[in-house]
Amino acid sequence: MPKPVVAIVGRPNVGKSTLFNRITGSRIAIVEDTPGVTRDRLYHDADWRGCSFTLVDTGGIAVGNDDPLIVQVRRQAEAAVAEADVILFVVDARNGLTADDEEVANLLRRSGRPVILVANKVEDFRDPTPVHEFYRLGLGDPVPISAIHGLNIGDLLDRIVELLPRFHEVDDGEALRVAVVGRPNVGKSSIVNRLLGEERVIVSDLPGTTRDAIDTYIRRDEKEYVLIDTAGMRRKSRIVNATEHYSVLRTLKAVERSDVVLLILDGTEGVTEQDKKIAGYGHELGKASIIVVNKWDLVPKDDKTVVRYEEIIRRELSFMTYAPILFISALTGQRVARILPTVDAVGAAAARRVATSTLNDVVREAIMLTPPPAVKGQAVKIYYATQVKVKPPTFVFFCNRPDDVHFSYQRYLENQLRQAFGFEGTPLRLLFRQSKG
Ligand SMILES: Nc1nc2c(ncn2[C@@H]2O[C@H](COP(=O)(O)OP(=O)(O)OP(=O)(O)O)[C@@H](O)[C@H]2O)c(=O)[nH]1
Ligand SMILES: Nc1nc2c(ncn2[C@@H]2O[C@H](COP(=O)(O)OP(=O)(O)OP(=O)(O)O)[C@@H](O)[C@H]2O)c(=O)[nH]1
Repeated sequence: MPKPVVAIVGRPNVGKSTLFNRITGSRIAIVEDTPGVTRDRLYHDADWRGCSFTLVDTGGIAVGNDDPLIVQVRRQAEAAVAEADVILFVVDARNGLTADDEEVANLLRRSGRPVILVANKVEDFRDPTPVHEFYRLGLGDPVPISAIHGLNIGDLLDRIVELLPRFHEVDDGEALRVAVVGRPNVGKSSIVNRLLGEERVIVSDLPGTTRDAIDTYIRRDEKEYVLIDTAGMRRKSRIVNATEHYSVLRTLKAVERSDVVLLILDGTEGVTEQDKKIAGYGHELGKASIIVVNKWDLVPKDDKTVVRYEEIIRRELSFMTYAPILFISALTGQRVARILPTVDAVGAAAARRVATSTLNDVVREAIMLTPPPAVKGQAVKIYYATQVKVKPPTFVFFCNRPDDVHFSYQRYLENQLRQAFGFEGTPLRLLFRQSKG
């Protein structure tokens, strides 16, 4: 379950990193007296009164070091708006209100995101004057704090937690959830049974699961998985017409709950319409997928069989060319041992975060090689990009005319990201947003 994201925004030197360290209790943000020292964005989990969230210090988002400061701060703010559920806008009560603060406030107000205005460096809470002028920003009551002395941080955390979306559920820890889906009779139960019987795999029951699928917890080499098995239910449903609908719903639910989807195909039957539909669920929901061609023992083979079969799959499931393909036999056990390592790899790719600076090096180079085509004589400019989410990796590109970035150019950018960073097995999302540059 993704945690809500709280982003810290503000001019250089207002105390963002100090606040980040104060809340997370960590020492990882670098605090220096020089403006702009926080190198890249920093992520850290924090808890308050039973609520967990991920705190992001956007201090380092500035990618072009030659940019004027205000452009850098505006970029941070844009990234925070794109990514965050709650924004902490930090101002410096000792320095007073600046024009830059006002510009960032405008941008944040227009975003419609919940913003908490934080007046930092307040060391005397009896004197209200230093925070008065910040009311002019139109962002409500400033919360006075001292990040460095830890004053009033509890009140600030209360305010944050009040604004958090209520989607933090109990996590089943580090285990990767693997949905085993496919048409009836393709061999789902046989594969699950094989996996459970694999050497080195330790199996245990998950208490209290589940109505729609059978969850099995397994551990292999210190790695944990929950197999979500949708097999066998067909036979339990007696209402004939409802059957198809019911199994669609069950498959969807299993896919929704998963990190990685094992799409099982029957090697003796090629890719059917129903296979495409089921594959589509995972893709639409942004899940990492592995295509598992089962019953390979029954397929008459020559030296081109695999290549030909791969071609068919790539053509029929053309929307998910990122998914690796495994040819296995649950009956003989052939290559079943490849499944969990592949799950690890695609699970890691889906959870991968790319540093903003590295990402922008790749994006700049891609744009230099092939710039976005102009539309109606008007140049389309992409200024910079930032990764705003994982599972699936989601990137926001800030540009002058987001609606004019053609689909084929989006594909080009996606391919460049894949070439540079891998991302095998996971879909990517590319979003285009307006920016003044
Ligand atoms: N007096 C006082 N100084 C503070 C407080 N919080 C931070 N500072 C000081 O302000 C300076 C800047 O703090 P940082 O946390 O590095 O500021 P930042 O906003 O992350 O700066 P950049 O990394 O440049 O974006 C440091 O010298 C801190 O010690 C505070 O509550 N009171
Ligand atoms: N030859 C061969 N037969 C297999 C293989 N895997 C499964 N089968 C057979 O295919 C049939 C269906 O296998 P299941 O594992 O029950 O398939 P399922 O996808 O779980 O089916 P549902 O419960 O209907 O969703 C059984 O008769 C299996 O013995 C395989 O790799 N090779």
